[in-house]
Amino acid sequence: MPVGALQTLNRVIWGRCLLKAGSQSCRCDVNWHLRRFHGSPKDDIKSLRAVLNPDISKIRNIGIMAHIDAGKTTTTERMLYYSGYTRALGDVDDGDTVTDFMAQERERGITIQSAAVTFDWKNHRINLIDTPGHVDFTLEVERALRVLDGAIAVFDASAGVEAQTLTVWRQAEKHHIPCVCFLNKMDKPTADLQFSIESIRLKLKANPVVLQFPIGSGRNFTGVVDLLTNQKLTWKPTSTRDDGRTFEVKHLGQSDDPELLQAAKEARAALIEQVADLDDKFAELLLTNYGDNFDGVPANLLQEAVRRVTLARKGVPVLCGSSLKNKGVQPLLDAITAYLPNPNERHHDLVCWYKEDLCALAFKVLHDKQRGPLVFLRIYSGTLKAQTAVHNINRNSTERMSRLLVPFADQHVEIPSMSAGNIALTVGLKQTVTGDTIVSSKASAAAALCRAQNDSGVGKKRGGQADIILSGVEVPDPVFFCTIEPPTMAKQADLEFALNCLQREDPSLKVRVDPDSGQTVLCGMGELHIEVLHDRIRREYGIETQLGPLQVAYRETILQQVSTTDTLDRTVGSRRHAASVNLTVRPVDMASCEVAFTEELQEQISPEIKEAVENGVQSSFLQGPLLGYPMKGVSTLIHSISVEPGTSPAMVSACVSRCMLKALRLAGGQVLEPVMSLEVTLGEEHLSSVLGDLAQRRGTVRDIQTRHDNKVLLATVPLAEMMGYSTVLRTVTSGNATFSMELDAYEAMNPQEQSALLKRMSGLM
Ligand SMILES: Nc1nc2c(ncn2[C@@H]2O[C@H](COP(=O)(O)OP(=O)(O)OP(=O)(O)O)[C@@H](O)[C@H]2O)c(=O)[nH]1
Repeated sequence: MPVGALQTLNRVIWGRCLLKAGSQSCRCDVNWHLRRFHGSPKDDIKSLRAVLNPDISKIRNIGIMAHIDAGKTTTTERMLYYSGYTRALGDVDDGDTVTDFMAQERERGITIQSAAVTFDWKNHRINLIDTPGHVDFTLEVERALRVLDGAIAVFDASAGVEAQTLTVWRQAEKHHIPCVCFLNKMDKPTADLQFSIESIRLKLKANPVVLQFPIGSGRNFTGVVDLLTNQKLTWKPTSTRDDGRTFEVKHLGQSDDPELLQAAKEARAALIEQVADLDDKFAELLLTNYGDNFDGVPANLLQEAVRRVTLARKGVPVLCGSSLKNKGVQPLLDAITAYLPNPNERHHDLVCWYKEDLCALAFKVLHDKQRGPLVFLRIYSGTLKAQTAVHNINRNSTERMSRLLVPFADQHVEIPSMSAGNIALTVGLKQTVTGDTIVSSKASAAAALCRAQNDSGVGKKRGGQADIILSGVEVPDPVFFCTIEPPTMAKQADLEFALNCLQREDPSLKVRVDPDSGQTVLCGMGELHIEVLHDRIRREYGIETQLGPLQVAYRETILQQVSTTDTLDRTVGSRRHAASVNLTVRPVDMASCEVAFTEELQEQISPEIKEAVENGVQSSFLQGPLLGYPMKGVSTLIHSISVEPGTSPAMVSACVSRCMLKALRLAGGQVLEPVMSLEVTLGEEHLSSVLGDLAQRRGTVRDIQTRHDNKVLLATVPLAEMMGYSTVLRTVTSGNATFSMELDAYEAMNPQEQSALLKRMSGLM
């Protein structure tokens, strides 16, 4: 280890601490940082090793995901502790975890932003992202999954698969991400391995490959049996500390409980059979060398086969433990390195066109007061170097990156370069936003495009830049909105700046100005999302804003097909603009709106007029005629358009918009309201009162399931009826219920509700 490098690193780390210490508000944070990360020079050497570029086969870019409160943050904290990066165990309940570093996260005990942590485990580099479990922050999960190679799904072993697990699981499937399941909370008296495995099978439609089973249950849960190695791993409290760092590993033998031995034998045989069914290579090996003697199957062969099964996504390894009680986390870390893929084992389309050149995806932006925007990049090929210019293909702009950092939750360590497979944090990219593709230069993008188009088929299929831009992150539509006002007009500019920064960080936040009132409107994913944003504006930007009442983001559609014509004839200055259009609108069963031209018109129309017509149609979809909400499920067919010479495209768009408005009004408006799917877990004694409350909220009960001593109520409820539900549920059940909800669909409001809403919105009620 070169001494010079160590000194540089020390300077970087200490430089940052001094920088932070200069600011009064950060002082306690610095102390916390120093206490937890930098105890001795030995630790610094460890940090230095972590910041060097590791071999790509040793990198694991992993997400940790689950339903709210399953224990992701607690599990991450244990991983950081056992890997040697923290010197004390963080606790969500005490508000001192590494990954939940935002003030709101520590206060509320929940994860809001996904945090990236980098640490080493047994010669592997693990880049781990702890993602939020609350549905309001689902975009955070989506953008993390977009750049990860593997995931750990954490379950509360007493609850099995819960609502939000299903959502994140679907997200992981969409990105073809291999997963490992961790059944956490095995220390709870109601923890149930079989029940959880069945729920993985039934609800997630996954194929659980059980690698461990627990020893003891509830408070007597002491460890696990590792079915691959036939070993017993037990965590015994020592007289000095009970941090789970040391545990006993013993081969199962005749001195063990006969019941345990029998259970392990049967479970191992079942595992071997299952893996043989899923992996031909292993099946062949088994038949040739081991016949029925499953005892003789070596652990390494079985492990290799489980790895192939996991990477092919034919099965998901299942492990168990209790993060809070410090049991089972080290084997989980081993499983990450053993079963989840390295970056080379994942196929990323388009990356091949860059060969050895840099290709990276911006997947998250953080706003740092001192350093400006910090952009997280996943590097797919090539090397990223500090102090160089990079080209952003999406924005067609070249900008200079000043510094390159390794993200360690809110601590960042500076390094000179970073290679493919890694996740880096960059300083200085001012124009880059989430979803942009970053390459080394414009010439490199052109060369990649050339390769893509020369390759048979691909260039022809899509053509243009789409061939070389990595697919970005899908941003869901916001469901809630409210007005926001600064305390005085003098603060308006500060508020706009704060909102701009927050929007760059969080693409699920939309900000617009109400055309009638001129007020600024925040659109978000839920009550908690808006509440957290409000709080951040106060704490991070020092602006005490006033929020208007929270309103539901409705949509509008039409009821019938209508054809109509409109003509615009206007002289502006000395120029005459005249256009005439004939079109049909009709309701369609789809989430978006579309515009098409008759075949005949398609052949005649110039690209410029076509674009002007499309703009006119699209702008009328933005504000429906009933209440001004965006339109859904409308198809427009343009039959004819005639344009006098000299007419500007803007006038053509205006003519089409006016014709559209006429058609949409004639077609009969229908308000669509967001309906949420709701899952409430509660004691049976509270069931009737919760059901009564749901009936008043226009809820529809879909199912009532039994989970141990609890009931799980599945229902759909209009979002408009769910304001403040958490408080009501807490009161009705004396705090003994949990719920989660997510958008199910937009549904037509019934005529009475719709007319009441129209009256309310027009101030008549
Ligand atoms: N009994 C028990 N409780 C646990 C265990 N792991 C975590 N908890 C508790 O469960 C609660 C939630 O833990 P977190 O680690 O914050 O869960 P999370 O999944 O990160 O939650 P969000 O970030 O809010 O989605 C806390 O009160 C933890 O102390 C465990 O193994 N056993």
